[in-house]
Amino acid sequence: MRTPIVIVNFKLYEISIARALDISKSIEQVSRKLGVEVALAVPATMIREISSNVSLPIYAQHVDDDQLGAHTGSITPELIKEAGARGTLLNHSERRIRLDQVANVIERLSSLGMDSVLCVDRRELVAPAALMGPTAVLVEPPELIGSGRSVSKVRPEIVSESVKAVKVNQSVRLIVGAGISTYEDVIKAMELGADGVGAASAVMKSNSPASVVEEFAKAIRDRRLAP
Ligand SMILES: O=C[C@H](O)COP(=O)(O)O
Repeated sequence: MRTPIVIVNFKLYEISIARALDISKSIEQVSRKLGVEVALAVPATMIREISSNVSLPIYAQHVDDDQLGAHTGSITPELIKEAGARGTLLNHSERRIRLDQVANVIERLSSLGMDSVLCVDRRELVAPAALMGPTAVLVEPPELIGSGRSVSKVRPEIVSESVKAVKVNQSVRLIVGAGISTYEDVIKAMELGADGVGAASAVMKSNSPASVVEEFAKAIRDRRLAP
């Protein structure tokens, strides 16, 4: 995973693959123009179409810890890799999985050479999560998710303490999310030491998702250029 990064979680805000692909292509242009890494976490059924047509890293939003065989409806690390995903979100507040499954899935993703973005809902879980060896820990207080009130502005201590806590495993990045909506929200997250931001509603509910991502990417670019 290249950082600093913006991870846009499409969640279930868009069900048309054609529209999701258009959004992805416009975000790809923004990423190229500003030279800022942007990854897209898309519904599993969209991974192949989007990853085949867009050069951004494409992530799943969830995977199951089931093995090959009699498991109905499972989405596994191998399936998403085959579809073209670079990695996946794991244990999102809206899609929790058991701790033992988290550990197994991180291991499986790692052996497949894929990224794992392990979500936690509070700063106290950042260090234990980092010790499980994911590519990144994404901390998101659930009460701010979808609220338009950004974690970096409303609860800056969550970001700064998480940045410290993740250092328990030097190879793990720290990403923050929940309510990230503006250029200033991203600037603040980066000033506090985050390696990136995760965002969903501000982008996907906008009439111009790429313009919102452009503001986020400009914040990362400007912060990078700052002395
Ligand atoms: O994965 C993304 C997060 O849940 C943030 O969602 P939000 O930007 O709508 O608050």
